[in-house]
Amino acid sequence: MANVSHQMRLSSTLLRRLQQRVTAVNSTSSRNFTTTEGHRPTIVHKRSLDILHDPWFNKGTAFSFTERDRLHIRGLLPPNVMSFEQQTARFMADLKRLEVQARDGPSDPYVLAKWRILNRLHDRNETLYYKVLIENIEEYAPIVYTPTVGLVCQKYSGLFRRPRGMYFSAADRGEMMSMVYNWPADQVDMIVVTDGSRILGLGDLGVQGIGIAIGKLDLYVAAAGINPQRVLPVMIDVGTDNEKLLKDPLYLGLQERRLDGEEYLEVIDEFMEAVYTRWPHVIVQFEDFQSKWAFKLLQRYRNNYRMFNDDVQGTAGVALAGLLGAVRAQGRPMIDFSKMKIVVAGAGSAGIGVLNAARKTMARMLGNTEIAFESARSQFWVVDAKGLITEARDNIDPDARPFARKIKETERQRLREGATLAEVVHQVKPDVLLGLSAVGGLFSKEVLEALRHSTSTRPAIFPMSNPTRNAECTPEEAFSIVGDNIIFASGSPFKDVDLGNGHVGHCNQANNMFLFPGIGLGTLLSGSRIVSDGMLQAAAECLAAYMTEEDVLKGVIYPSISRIRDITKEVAAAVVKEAIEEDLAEGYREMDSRELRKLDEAQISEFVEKNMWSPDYPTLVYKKD
Ligand SMILES: NC(=O)C1=CN([C@@H]2O[C@H](COP(=O)(O)OP(=O)(O)OC[C@H]3O[C@@H](n4cnc5c(N)ncnc54)[C@H](O)[C@@H]3O)[C@@H](O)[C@H]2O)C=CC1
Ligand SMILES: CC(=O)C(=O)O
Ligand SMILES: [Mg+2]
Repeated sequence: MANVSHQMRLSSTLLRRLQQRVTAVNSTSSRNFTTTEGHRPTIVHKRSLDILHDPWFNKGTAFSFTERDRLHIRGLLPPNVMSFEQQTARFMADLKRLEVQARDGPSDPYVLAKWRILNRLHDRNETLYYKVLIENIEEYAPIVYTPTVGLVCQKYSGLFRRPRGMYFSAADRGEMMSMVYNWPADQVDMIVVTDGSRILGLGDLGVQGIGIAIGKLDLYVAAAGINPQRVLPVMIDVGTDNEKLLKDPLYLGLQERRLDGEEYLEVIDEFMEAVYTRWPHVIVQFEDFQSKWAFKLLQRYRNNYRMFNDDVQGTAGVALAGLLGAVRAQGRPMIDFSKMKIVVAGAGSAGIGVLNAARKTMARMLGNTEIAFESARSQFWVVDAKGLITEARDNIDPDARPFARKIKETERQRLREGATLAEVVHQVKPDVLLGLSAVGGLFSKEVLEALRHSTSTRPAIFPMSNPTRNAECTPEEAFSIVGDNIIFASGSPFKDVDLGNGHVGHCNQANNMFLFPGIGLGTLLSGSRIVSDGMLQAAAECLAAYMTEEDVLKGVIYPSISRIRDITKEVAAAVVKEAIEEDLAEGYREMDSRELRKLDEAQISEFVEKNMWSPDYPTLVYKKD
């Protein structure tokens, strides 16, 4: 009897195993893999992204490092390996969060839901995704870009589903040169890279900052017509100093403190060497690096690589175009820019970038001499977290030092080191108040009331910090307190303000999105080896000249986002032209440097337009491996 029951048990086990085998063999024919019984591994006949994109085999963040190496997916996923339980918890936490948010009010869950739907389309069908984005750019740019992209980055560990872009982490040191070949595309034109240390005005978001690189590249495709198969978002995870993320069991990045000093530089150097070895012509846009590194990395690489820093250089150009627009809007000649009194709140990568560009432009207008450069300095008052920056400050940041007010000047103006923003505005009565502080509401009632005494006939208020909650003031506050006759431009989009009696207070968007896509496209098509100051200046001047006199007099100093593809084309053409003039252009594909030099302005524009990708379905033809 005992033997019989043992035999029965055995046979039922055998039957189950046979059934498994049949299932495996059936699956083999349709799914191109073979499975063997028991604990033996499942054999798959694909690697790299094909594995991650196949819902049958994908384990997402649960792939162990040996599996990642074996399957050529190291670097294609965030570096923290999650257990099955953690993955489940992460999914449930995300679901619960949506429920909680829905009780708080409609706005956040609503925009996140929109982002998710768009993101899913992006995962399924890129061509359709970009068609939708381009045709509805006004509605969807605020979802894939600022402000919603900020919220997405904050919640990325919960929102992450399918991989997009590459992750290079401190744990990948020594491996990057080979990892870079895990990316499936043989050609990459544009990389946007971040280390997540200062995402918009939201601070250190660690690995979750990848969202901003993805959002910026969405604009590269939608606005500049860069082929979506040739863009690569990159996150360099060197740890995080965000205490919350360090303790969060569901965080997807390295849970260790940020690397600093030489160790940090070695990681970034290794990344740069790796990507330029595989794609020698790629353009790398540095995005949302904390100021401490933004300037150093820019100086380190800009003469040897095709790279630029969007926050320092793109923002500078956009702000400069707006400042020139503000002069025009007063009906004054452009030369009067050099007489403008400008108060800047925020002396980080963005603020200092703007100050340097504005000062150089003023100096150029005044004859481009050393005296002109020195005298332009006195047009700026810079206020940071410690108040007005003067030469009396200890340990002054070297990048801010050139803008420190002289002691004698401050005494004359009854100001002092550390004076508050309200005191500075009250005493200076500036033409322009520009915010790149990341402090929402910094332009308080007191500050805006002080601006009512501006000596300008049309004061300009630029709360440029992102996302919306970090804007230094709202347009309603600005128009209602300072007056109807102001020029208003914010970093994130706001709706125009109804001023009554049929009048509208126009809200411009002063965002580097009006420049970086054109700078990237122009650099690509010119084949310039570097992104020169002249190319950046040409881009800014092109944007400054884009609006008609009629628009500008109405307070419209930046284009509407619905025209972003057109302005990007113009900016790119201006960049190409400048690269040719500076003898930097080496050409693009069949348009070599000699051919480029033969083009007139209209032909350059045509050349740019012809090379902009548009979302159309190509005819597909199958060819066996
Ligand atoms: N509209 C646009 O195109 C762009 C906007 N930005 C925004 O600019 C902001 C700043 O960016 P970064 O310069 O890179 O940041 P950062 O962190 O390097 O600099 C912030 C600066 O603000 C100062 N600050 C802090 N509290 C202040 C206060 N109460 N009063 C005056 N100043 C204060 C800090 O001392 C620091 O100098 C962010 O919100 C970012 O989103 C940045 C780039 C482009
Ligand atoms: C717009 C942008 O680059 C920023 O806020 O950092
Ligand atoms: Mg940025």
